Amino acid sequence: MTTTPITITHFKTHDIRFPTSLALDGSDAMNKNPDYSAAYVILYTDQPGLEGHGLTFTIGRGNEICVTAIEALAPMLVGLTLESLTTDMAACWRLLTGDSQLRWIGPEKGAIHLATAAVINAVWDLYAKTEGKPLWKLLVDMTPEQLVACIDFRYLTDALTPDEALHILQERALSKTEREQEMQLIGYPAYTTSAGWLGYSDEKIEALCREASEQGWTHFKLKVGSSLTDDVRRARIMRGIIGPDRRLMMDANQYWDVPEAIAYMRQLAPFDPWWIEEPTSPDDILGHAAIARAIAPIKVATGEHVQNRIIFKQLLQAKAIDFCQIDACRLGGVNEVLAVLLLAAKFGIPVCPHAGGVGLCEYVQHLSLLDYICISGNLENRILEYVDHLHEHFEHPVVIHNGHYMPPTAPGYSITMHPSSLHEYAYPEGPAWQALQHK
Ligand SMILES: C[C@H](O)[C@@H](O)CC(=O)C(=O)O
Ligand SMILES: [Mg+2]
Repeated sequence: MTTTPITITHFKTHDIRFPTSLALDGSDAMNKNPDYSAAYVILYTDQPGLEGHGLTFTIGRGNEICVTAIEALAPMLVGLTLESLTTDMAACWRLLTGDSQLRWIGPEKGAIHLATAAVINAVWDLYAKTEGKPLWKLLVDMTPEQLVACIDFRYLTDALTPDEALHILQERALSKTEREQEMQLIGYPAYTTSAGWLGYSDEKIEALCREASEQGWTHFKLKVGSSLTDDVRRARIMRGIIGPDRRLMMDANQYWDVPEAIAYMRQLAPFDPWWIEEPTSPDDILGHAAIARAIAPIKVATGEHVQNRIIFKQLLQAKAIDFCQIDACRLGGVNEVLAVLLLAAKFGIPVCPHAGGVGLCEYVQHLSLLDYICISGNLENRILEYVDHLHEHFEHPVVIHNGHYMPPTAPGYSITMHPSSLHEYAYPEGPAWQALQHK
């Protein structure tokens, strides 16, 4: 720790939206024309130039609601020293999630929880910048005791106690240096979603699959759900180009009822999908379990809309998922993600984070590195999503080599956007949006 106290003096929010719907980037069966957006917060300090940045991801309309929710939470941090927050990170998380009036509009779910993630992640960004380390390294260098102390175990102890979490971390700590060196050398394996968005033409899918295969990608995701005829045709194209040995995953983005999901996946089974993602409502734990039983050996993945650690706990307890897809800002930031990584390790379920959105790749690379080095100790059936959009807006964008995320080196959580991007894409007043309105 540095010795100079750092005080959070004020904060600023930004409503940032990118017109991705114009090219249907990011489109799926349920979210047909997303404008990738960020409710963005900057925590300013009394040290010139030292700021904590955080965002939560939305797909356009409603982003302003998350901005308002951030404005309800962030004042709780103003006037506090960073040290008062980082010496008890679980208490910091409770401070933001436990306000006796605000929690009524959650609790720990919906817009207020998305806002919690932006604010908590900004605190972690500030902490890592202060320590001069990328966030993953800050976390990896913590002792098992320090990591456990970041977690709010309320509602978890029937499935995971602090002692069990500590035991997992202590066991992995014995060999973490080797895994850290391995990551520095080869990076964390990734898959691409960018070739299979629902709104892309067959020709575009074909061209993108060819290009990505040549670039060394081994795992591809295809959006499915709204038309079986279209999906069969598109799956045939994708499988035809990537061949039998690369993996193909499918994502229905919650489009189906339970029986529909089962029937649909039986029709898509000939294309050998590795997993079906979000086959139904993210809140339907028993529905996921029924689907998983009915369509095995096709696996079930979910998580980008799993609102908190309690739903993940139940999905794991009910054997409802084969892959746990944490989201860096659907869960309430680093602290709650840490809880879910440990839960998944206890239940032996691989974590393959969600990253389809602006800034999510930048965020989750840190979390997968933490998971591998300190928690799971395993790369089997673990793969991190990559989408090829909007990285140019970040000061320290992700670096991909041969289909692997290379560990970030810049201090912080990699989520700081260029001031010019914050200006250009401010909604609705930014030049990019003004130009679209006057077209
Ligand atoms: C609306 C988003 O692009 C969504 O389709 C992303 C997603 O489901 C994924 O990346 O997985
Ligand atoms: Mg998805």
